Amino acid sequence: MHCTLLGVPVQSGTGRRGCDMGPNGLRAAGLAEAIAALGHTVRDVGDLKPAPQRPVSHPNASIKALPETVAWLDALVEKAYELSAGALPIFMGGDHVMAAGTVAGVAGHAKDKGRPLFVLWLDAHPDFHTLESTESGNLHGTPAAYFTGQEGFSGIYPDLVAPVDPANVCMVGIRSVDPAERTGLRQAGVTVHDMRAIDENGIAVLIKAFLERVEAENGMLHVSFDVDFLDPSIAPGVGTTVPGGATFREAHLVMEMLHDSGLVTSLDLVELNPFLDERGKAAILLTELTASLFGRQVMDRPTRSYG
Ligand SMILES: NC(=[NH2+])NCCC[C@H](N)C(=O)O
Ligand SMILES: [Mn+2]
Ligand SMILES: [Mn+2]
Repeated sequence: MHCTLLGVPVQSGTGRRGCDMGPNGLRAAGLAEAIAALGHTVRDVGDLKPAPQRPVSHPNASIKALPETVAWLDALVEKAYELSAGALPIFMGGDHVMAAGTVAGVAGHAKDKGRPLFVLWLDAHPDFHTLESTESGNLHGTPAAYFTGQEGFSGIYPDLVAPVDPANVCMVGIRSVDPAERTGLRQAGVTVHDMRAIDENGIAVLIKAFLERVEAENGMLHVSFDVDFLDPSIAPGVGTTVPGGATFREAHLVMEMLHDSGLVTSLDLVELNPFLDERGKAAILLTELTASLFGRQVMDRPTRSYG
């Protein structure tokens, strides 16, 4: 397989500084080398730069850094669209607001191909706030509402060419949801597997059901991996830790199943904050998990299936 790494050092979507070091944290942890060691070709095209700022504003006074964030999204939608036509893009964040750009860009490409886009959202949070509903004003809480075409983003975030059908979005690992998000998710019809669903069913059952749908519908699959999907004890390098996250084995199993499915067409690695990390712990784990997604396994398996 051929992959392209793009750094997206955006941090204007969070309340904490340090995510701008995320791409270099992943480089230092050996992300490119780990993927190449599995027999793939990897090209690191360096870091994206934001577009010039537009004069955007919104009546919600709590919103932070709107023009800066929009400038990143303007550049990223275009870049993600362009990259998704070639080698499999891996977007190294940067805070999670960047998924507004990556998913919108990749969705444009899926539309060109006449294939539906599915999104697997691995996160403690649904990031389903609109510009009206955000309480913290941190725009990394908004990307999933935007790319599924919820109201209130038009004329501010880049225009969506192809909103993702909320029914094609599957969120796993969720354990911190604001009231407005809960209502919005239910109304839109997003599949949300919270931690209780993982505890009760096992993560494999949930992932398998989703992958079967993607396959049956000949979908493209974007995976958006927020570091806080993982339990903070194994991944401390993130600004929005929530206790009770995915374990080391649950996370690797998801990645191994994604590999075996052969369905993944693009990937975000987001919210890594090297300033908050402990001796590269989260950066290294994220790299190892990505290696599982690209085919690293403990033993050869007789059948390559996620079933
Ligand atoms: N990508 C993230 N880490 N998002 C955390 C969002 C937390 C909270 N729901 C907010 O809107 O502020
Ligand atoms: Mn997130
Ligand atoms: Mn999160």
